[in-house]
Amino acid sequence: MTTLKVIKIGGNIIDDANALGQFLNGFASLKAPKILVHGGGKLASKLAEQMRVAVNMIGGRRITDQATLDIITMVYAGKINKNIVAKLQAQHCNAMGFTGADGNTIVSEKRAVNTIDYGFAGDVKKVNTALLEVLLKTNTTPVFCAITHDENGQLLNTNADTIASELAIGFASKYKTELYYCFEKNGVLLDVNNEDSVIENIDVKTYQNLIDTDCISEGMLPKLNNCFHAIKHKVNKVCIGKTDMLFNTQIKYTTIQK
Ligand SMILES: Nc1ncnc2c1ncn2[C@@H]1O[C@H](COP(=O)(O)OP(=O)(O)O)[C@@H](O)[C@H]1O
Ligand SMILES: CC(=O)N[C@@H](CCC(=O)OP(=O)(O)O)C(=O)O
Repeated sequence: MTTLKVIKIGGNIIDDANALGQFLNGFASLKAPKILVHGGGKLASKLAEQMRVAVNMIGGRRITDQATLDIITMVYAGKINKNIVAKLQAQHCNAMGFTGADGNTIVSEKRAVNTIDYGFAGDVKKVNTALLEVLLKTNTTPVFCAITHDENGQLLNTNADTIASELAIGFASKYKTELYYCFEKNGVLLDVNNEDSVIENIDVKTYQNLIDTDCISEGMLPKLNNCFHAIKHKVNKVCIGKTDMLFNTQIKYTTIQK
């Protein structure tokens, strides 16, 4: 089976032009097939504040009203996605930008209102891989932003970590899929302020211990949930760390165990 790498980059890399440029050069040189997924939550929050649209996050998820949906569509599907695609083209990596609406690739449903109304936030229902497979076979690299659709004309904001895990799961029967979450730290840390405290292997039991001892918080909680969801659904390898983990086998990072 051919290996497919699904690589997710977060807001801290996107916000740093040098770091992003360096990463994209390395990414372009990775052997295809590969898919890039990007977030951009930080830039969306910055722009929302400039436009005097209130930013509301609960448990790492953005409350997405109509004004926020308009902003994230411009920021994620527009500015960030198209800049990344252009930079990859400059490195002779033939990239193509996607929301889940493009090619009907990722279908989601608006999150039901229980205690919290997340607004136009979508939970993934289905990943359609057929079109993407054609692209991958012709050496074209899909670049996904954090937007999906409901097949009724509604765009929905969907966490980029979830998009990455659902894509990796969607391809798991056709490729040996590897999922890499790249962020600004060396991996999941025992002490969030100590970069040398990388936990190199995490299984469900270790994860529960980390929660019980308050070692993980914020965005790391949903990120690890996405990791275990992927590893349970036949994704071959799931890793969390700095972008360097893709290019340098010597450095430490976190690997998720079944
Ligand atoms: N134990 C931990 N190890 C590493 N990061 C942690 C830990 N606990 C909480 N975090 C936080 O989780 C954040 C990563 O989640 P998130 O901001 O959603 O990532 P991304 O940049 O990929 O969107 C880190 O910036 C860090 O502050
Ligand atoms: C529903 C929801 O919370 N969506 C995220 C999508 C962007 C994202 O995930 O960006 P990072 O990976 O950079 O955090 C948001 O709007 O912040």
